[in-house]
Amino acid sequence: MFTGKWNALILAGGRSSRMGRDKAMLDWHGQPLLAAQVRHMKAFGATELRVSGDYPEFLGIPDRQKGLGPLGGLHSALVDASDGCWLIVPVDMPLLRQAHLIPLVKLMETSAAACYREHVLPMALRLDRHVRALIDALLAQASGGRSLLALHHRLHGSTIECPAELLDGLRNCNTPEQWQAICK
Ligand SMILES: Nc1nc2c(ncn2[C@@H]2O[C@H](COP(=O)(O)OP(=O)(O)OP(=O)(O)O)[C@@H](O)[C@H]2O)c(=O)[nH]1
Repeated sequence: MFTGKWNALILAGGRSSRMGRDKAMLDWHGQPLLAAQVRHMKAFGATELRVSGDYPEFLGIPDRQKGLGPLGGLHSALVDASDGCWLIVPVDMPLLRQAHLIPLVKLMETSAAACYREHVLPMALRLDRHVRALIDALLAQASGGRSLLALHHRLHGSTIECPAELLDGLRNCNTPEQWQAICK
């Protein structure tokens, strides 16, 4: 049963190789980007909040096994989490707003997963025994299958169009150039 409550997991354990420095620690209006995302998710109404990645100051949960990508991070961080709706949010989308997240949460009434057509993250996931077993099975596969997109497909997740006026907020920053553009 979906209660309308939602929890958030901020994924921040990537290599940031295209950025050349840790994306989570980029300065966003005087604070690390990860701190800003934590603040945003609390303000937007997350019931429980977790951080995936080796960030003790943010109670981050390190990956149990490195190199498994976002799906590996999700697995490590949610292994003992409660069932229910989890929004999986990347650290590198500082312009995300509540208006992007709530439509994904609402889809948990009817879907086990949901994301926007433009990006696999943010993704909403209705965590339960079945979804946990599927995540385990995907992680046991060769690298091609270990992705959030594979999880979304296997759950027959809903894919929705982002309204034009909100598209800008789905910009992420993988490179210094993208970061400069977002900071303007
Ligand atoms: N916990 C965890 N998070 C990850 C991992 N790989 C990527 N992420 C996170 O997932 C989101 C999307 O990752 P990408 O931007 O594609 O990857 P990245 O490693 O951060 O950047 P690149 O090295 O440039 O590909 C970001 O918020 C990353 O921090 C991982 O292995 N573990």
